[in-house]
Amino acid sequence: MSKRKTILRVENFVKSYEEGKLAVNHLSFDVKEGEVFALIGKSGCGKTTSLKLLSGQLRPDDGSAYIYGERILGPHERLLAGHDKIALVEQDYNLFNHQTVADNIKYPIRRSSKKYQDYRLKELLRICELEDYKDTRPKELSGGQKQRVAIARAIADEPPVLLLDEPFSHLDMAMRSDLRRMVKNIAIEANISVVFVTHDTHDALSMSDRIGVMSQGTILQTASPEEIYKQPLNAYAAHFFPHCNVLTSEELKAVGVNKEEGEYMARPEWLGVVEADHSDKTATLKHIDYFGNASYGQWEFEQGFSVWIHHDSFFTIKVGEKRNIILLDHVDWWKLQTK
Ligand SMILES: Nc1ncnc2c1ncn2[C@@H]1O[C@H](COP(=O)(O)OP(=O)(O)OP(=O)(O)O)[C@@H](O)[C@H]1O
Repeated sequence: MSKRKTILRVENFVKSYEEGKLAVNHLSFDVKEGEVFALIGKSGCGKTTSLKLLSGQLRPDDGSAYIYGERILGPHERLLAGHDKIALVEQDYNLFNHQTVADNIKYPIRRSSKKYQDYRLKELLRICELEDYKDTRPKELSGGQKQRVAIARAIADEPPVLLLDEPFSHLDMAMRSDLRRMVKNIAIEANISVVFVTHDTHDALSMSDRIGVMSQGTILQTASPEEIYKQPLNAYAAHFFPHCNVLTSEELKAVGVNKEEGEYMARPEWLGVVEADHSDKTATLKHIDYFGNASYGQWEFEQGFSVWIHHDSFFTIKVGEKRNIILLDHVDWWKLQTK
């Protein structure tokens, strides 16, 4: 990935809607050719505003973005809002309901030759798996199918960058998984760089080449999904993934794990349970989050704090039972930054 050319560069974007309150606060990142880049962060951290700045819909108070080294103009500098090299798919799709899927998709290329329009439509219907819905109107489509049409329309004119705002938030699990695969495929097959914002960590982990963790309008950490999962910068980044364990060095010491002073993280599958022998590490199962193929048990130590542990589908221990907790050999508690 690192050898690929940088397509999009954001330098110190700043934006406030109200005086003294920054929605985007010195945001910088770059995106490479064909890369899928996720911006994750809590509600209100500035994800949508960042996409609107990038797409040229909003004017930054400061900072600039560049595509192929060319500065992206704000709405005050151009006649039409938006940018022809960057396509944005917003949360509500914005499809033309009175037109067919084919007409919706062809809209951005309506001034091109008929031959190109026909060729491109065929290609987009294939990539976005919409061949059976070409003559259907959007109101007769499911949420996932509408999202496919919105994406097909957005990339009709072959923009090098596609921005997606919470692309799968309205969709059920099965549809999400199909669409993730489709978006990844678009990036690879059409060599389009995709920037998407989400608060769903599964979307971010499974689709992206890199993730930027946003907080209060800026990126705290940019890294591969694996690094963000295993080596998050701080407790905020660590807690994006559910059932995360963050303990202080004092808490760890109380159960026999000696670490220098600080805060440490372990994912639930880094810990395990063994038969209780009344040692320091004895804990009681307080709660189970059941997911069918796995479950997460909340184990409370006698010292008054608890950890989440991942269990496989053959797990049979019942709430209220006691066991010993172990740290699995191949991993260690990860030290988090506290400042
Ligand atoms: N049009 C607006 N006018 C005033 N404040 C706004 C406007 N749009 C967003 N904000 C504020 O700017 C901040 C960032 O909002 P933004 O929508 O970019 O966050 P977000 O991370 O996309 O949130 P969500 O995940 O809930 O969509 C928030 O404090 C929000 O209240």
